[in-house]
Amino acid sequence: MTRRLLIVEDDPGLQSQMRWCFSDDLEVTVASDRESALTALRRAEPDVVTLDLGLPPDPGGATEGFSLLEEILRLSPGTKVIVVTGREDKENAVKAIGMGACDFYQKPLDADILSFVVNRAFRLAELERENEYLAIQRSGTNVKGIVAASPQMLGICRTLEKVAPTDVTTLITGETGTGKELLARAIHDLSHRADKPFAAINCAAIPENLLESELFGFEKGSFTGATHTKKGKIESANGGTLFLDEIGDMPMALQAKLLRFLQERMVDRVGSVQPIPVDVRVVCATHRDVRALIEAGDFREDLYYRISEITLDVPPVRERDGDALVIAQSLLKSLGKQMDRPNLAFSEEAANAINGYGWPGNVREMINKVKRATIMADGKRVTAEDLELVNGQTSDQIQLNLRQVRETAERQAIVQALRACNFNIAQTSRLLGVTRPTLYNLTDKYRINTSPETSGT
Ligand SMILES: Nc1ncnc2c1ncn2[C@@H]1O[C@H](COP(=O)(O)OP(=O)(O)OP(=O)(O)O)[C@@H](O)[C@H]1O
Repeated sequence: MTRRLLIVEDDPGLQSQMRWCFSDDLEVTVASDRESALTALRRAEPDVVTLDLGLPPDPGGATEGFSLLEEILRLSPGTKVIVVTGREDKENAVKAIGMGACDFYQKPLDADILSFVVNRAFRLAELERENEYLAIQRSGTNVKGIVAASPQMLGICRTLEKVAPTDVTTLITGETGTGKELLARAIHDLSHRADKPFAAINCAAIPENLLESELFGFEKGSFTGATHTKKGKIESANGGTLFLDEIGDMPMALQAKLLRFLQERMVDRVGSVQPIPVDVRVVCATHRDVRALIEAGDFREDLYYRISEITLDVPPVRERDGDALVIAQSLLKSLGKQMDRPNLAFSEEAANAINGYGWPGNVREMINKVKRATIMADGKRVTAEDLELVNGQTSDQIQLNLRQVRETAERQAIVQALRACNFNIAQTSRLLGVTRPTLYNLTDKYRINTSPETSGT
């Protein structure tokens, strides 16, 4: 890989000496003031910058140099900056190191020593990059049952690992089949409540008139048919975790009762006047837009704040960079084993189809398709047809319009090019034949993460 150095120096004599010193081994760019230095930083993306603190309009002081140092580190925190100071200028050198410069060098210029300092900075930059790369390689999730490779899901798993040991009430949002229940169980399994019950109830699946007694329980004789006293889900989760799935569908009248429970941690069984204390951690999930429900008057705002002390927004599979194929492969392996068809593998065309398809039903849909393919595959190769995915579409699903087709393809091409270029923006834009600003506009538009770091979304 070419090592790129930016020399920021206003003295033409020193500029040429330094250029002479490095241009055999390095790709060198020279800038003589703040503005041209920032342009060069953006264009050349140097790994190392030597920065003379005394720049115009303050060549005798260091104010301009310090402002530039700050800006370089803000724009490109991984860049190693070596500040170049006057002979007696230790104070500014120390201040620059405190601000984040990686090293300093005092004039007058000695080619050997400066080369040594610059090489050391390059080595440091390379080690940091390697380290980041290795961290990504082994950053598969530790969360049981969750298969993920995308920065988006790995970020969610890391948040989950931090949230799980606490008792905060957590709201998990996301489209159907994205793994909300799986994440709720993982929160329970990673908490100190793991050996206590995990009780789940789907608020949308139970008729409104039964939901209250299901949740809160009832006393014998409290209504026709109540022939015995029964604990509700909340009580049965005592000591453990209560998972309220599809909380967005909870009727208004029950929302008030649930809010009271969350505030007081006491359960009022239907027909009882004796509240019962219950110790549960509550995790909720919904595929609905709760903010819109609040605006429409269908969800209590005060309840929303109670249940969303922490929110995990699970992205759909189509927005996770790299997850579709990784999950499909893991499913093929486990379903193949279960169905006595081990060693099945996707053909290249099937893998492309998996990556190109929009997966509106997310992982649940993927399970169905992979199960079907496991049954249908003729030899060891699973084809796109076995998956009922032809040209990245299911046969019965047509994309909305040409714009949608174009956008899906564009997004996919950008993600692939970024990976192929190791997330180097300059290389990626060259590969795609667009300018860097155009690439940035596109990555913003499609909300594509442009760094290999596994930042969450
Ligand atoms: N990242 C993943 N890795 C492996 N399996 C997954 C993953 N995400 C989801 N699944 C599986 O997909 C299926 C659907 O997941 P889950 O029921 O948790 O989704 P959900 O978001 O709660 O769906 P719904 O909103 O429809 O209730 C489950 O069988 C689950 O085990």
